[in-house]
Amino acid sequence: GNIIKDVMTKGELGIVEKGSDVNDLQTEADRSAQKCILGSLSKQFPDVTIIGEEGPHNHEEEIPSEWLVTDLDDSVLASTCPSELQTIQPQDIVVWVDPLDGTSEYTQGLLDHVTVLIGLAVKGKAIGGVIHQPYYNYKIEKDTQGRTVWGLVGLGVGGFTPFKPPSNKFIITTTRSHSDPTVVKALEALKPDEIIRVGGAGHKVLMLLEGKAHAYVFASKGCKRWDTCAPEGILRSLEGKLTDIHGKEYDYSKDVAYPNAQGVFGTSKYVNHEELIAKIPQELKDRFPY
Ligand SMILES: Nc1ncnc2c1ncn2[C@@H]1O[C@H](COP(=O)(O)O)[C@@H](OP(=O)(O)O)[C@H]1O
Ligand SMILES: [Mg+2]
Ligand SMILES: [Mg+2]
Ligand SMILES: [Mg+2]
Repeated sequence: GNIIKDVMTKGELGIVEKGSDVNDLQTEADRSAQKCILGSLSKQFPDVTIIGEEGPHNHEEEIPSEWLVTDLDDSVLASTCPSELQTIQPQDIVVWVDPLDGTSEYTQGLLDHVTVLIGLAVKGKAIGGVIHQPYYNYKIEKDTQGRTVWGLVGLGVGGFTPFKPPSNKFIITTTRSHSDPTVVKALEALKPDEIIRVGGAGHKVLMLLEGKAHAYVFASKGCKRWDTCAPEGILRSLEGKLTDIHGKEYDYSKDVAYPNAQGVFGTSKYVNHEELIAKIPQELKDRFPY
């Protein structure tokens, strides 16, 4: 989070367009935060597979020593590890890292849309994660330290207070910078009272967790496993769900193809996930074959 803030303060974002899509950007903050996270995690957990959005980690490369995190969070370690996780091996674990989620919004100064995502998958299932929001509340609290939200299935969540969404209206959150006609069609089919268009998969799942929206709907193949692993893990820690638009969970094993090619559909536990998915016309679902 501090690395991301330092890059913004210095003002030299070093924007690079990835691939052919002009809407797929990478900045110096994405690159540096990824080096910090992958460098720190691979040092502490050498036998765990770690996959980051900005490419493989270069073990030879010098990383500034102040970027290497070596301490662990005592308050989390004081909790008892759920019994079903006590026997897992490093080989069962894949950590999916999105060093900066909401890059478009970051470059446009919509800073509270930005999150850092570290997702924990065990035997292919997203079961936990961390969403760090470096600019949480920054418009009110000038020197915000941000916040760190976490969750683990069987243990619970921390870093925020969960809320129930309103019962008198139906609110959907979706992309603000990666929309297309299919994305819009899926939203129309669900007849929401309100649509909140914000950046970042992490930010949108925070809206579900805090009761600001009922569903996160993105009928597009644009998101990738690092966008959804941490958010799904935390949602599941509170009995919510994140699936594709057919209602099927994604596999987070190390050899899967990265794109979430069947879209994203997230709900908190207060919403009937299957009932909502059933409202999307089959013709639209057929645009996302397996
Ligand atoms: N068509 C597309 N091409 C590339 N990335 C896409 C995309 N659609 C969504 N994404 C990625 O999915 C994440 C959430 O998107 P959105 O904010 O539009 O809801 C963003 O992650 P990053 O900012 O980490 O790249 C975004 O770049
Ligand atoms: Mg990106
Ligand atoms: Mg992302
Ligand atoms: Mg990213």
